[in-house]
Amino acid sequence: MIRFTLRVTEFSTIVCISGTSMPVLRTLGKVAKQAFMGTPGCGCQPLTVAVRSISFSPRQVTSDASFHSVSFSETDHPKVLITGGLGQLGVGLAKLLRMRFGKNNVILSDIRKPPNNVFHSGPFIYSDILDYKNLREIVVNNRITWLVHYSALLSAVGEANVALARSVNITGLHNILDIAAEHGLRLFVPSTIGAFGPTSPRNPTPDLCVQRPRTIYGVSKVHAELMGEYYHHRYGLDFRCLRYPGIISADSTPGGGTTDYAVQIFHDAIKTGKFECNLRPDTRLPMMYIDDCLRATLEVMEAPADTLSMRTYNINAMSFTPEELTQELQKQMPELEVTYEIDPVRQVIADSWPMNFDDSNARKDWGWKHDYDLPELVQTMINYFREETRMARVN
Ligand SMILES: NC(=O)c1ccc[n+]([C@@H]2O[C@H](COP(=O)([O-])OP(=O)(O)OC[C@H]3O[C@@H](n4cnc5c(N)ncnc54)[C@H](O)[C@@H]3O)[C@@H](O)[C@H]2O)c1
Ligand SMILES: C[C@@H](O)[C@H](N)C(=O)O
Repeated sequence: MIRFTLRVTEFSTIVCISGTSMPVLRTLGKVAKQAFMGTPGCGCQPLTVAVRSISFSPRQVTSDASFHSVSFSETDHPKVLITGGLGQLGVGLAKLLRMRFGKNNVILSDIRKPPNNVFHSGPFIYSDILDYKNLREIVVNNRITWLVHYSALLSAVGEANVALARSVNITGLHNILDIAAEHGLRLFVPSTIGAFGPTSPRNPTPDLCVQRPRTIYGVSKVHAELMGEYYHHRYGLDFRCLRYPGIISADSTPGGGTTDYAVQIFHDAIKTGKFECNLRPDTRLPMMYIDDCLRATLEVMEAPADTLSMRTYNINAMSFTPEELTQELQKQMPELEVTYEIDPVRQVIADSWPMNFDDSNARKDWGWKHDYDLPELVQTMINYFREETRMARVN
């Protein structure tokens, strides 16, 4: 059941979650009349009042009091919170941001226990994005100015648990949006090639086109793009979003997506010289090395607002099939054997996703440029694993 009422000063929703009639009362508190009306030009209004009023607790300050106290000046270092930070991308992003802004200015968070090396590398905090008050407390107490929202269930895992994916990817995002808007944060939410579907143009896929994904993951990411842009226009939220391709990394493992094969092949090739691929050999998907992805994220977060003609951009680096990746690997490991055992769930998803991504707007607006094409990616990954194997033998 969804009940939705909207007045100039307030709106409330009651949402039904996971098939259980669990009412979640949301009050988006007093919205200034002029914000509702919008302005000429960019159509943005600075947020002058809280978007969600909450019950008062001694450990929290009122929304009005906290909003102006944490405003971000361009001359200061941002104070960054990363949600879902223990996945494939978060630890690497924290490392990059800490090099730039200082170790203590970047807080990693997740619902899992961090490994020792991560725990000792900088601030870590437990944060469940479904716990709105706890999230708010973390933002207020740590004077957070940038929020990077990485928590999500990815495409394959999401199809296996739709109710949880809906909750984490959609309800969690609502919490993040309200907290970011209320506290004047700069908010980064990644989207994905998975935000497109079988009716989108696939080769290449432009920024603006039909988006009718057939996975809960894709649906939740289109929702995130639209809600973020809506909050930007309606409340002046500084929302920034990149649609990532499949990301390939050596020192972190993927969390259950359709593009995971392109990481696993390196592990198996080095360990056993054999790999069983769960996608057809001719399945073409856009991919990117993690260093390019994390650098793009920092660059778009630092881009002056007036360079951003849009708030959601495709970014691209390379595009290949399992067969092409295998051939590139075999240049250095001719003995590598690849067989195919197709996973029908992942194959249907991959067949509905872009084959090539058009990222010309990102290149034009804020100077996006990738460093790694397929040969550099393969060389870098192999070097990493060979060095790791060598070190393991030495120790
Ligand atoms: N890795 C990729 O190839 C890729 C590509 C496109 C977009 N993205 C996006 O980038 C982001 C990060 O991706 P990733 O690969 O690191 O994902 P991941 O699956 O590896 O990690 C996600 C993290 O979210 C955490 N999480 C789950 N439920 C949570 C909750 N209730 N509260 C807080 N944290 C919770 C998990 O513990 C996990 O550590 C995601 O939003 C993803 O959609 C990733
Ligand atoms: C593409 C991306 O969003 C993720 N790696 C997935 O396959 O689900």
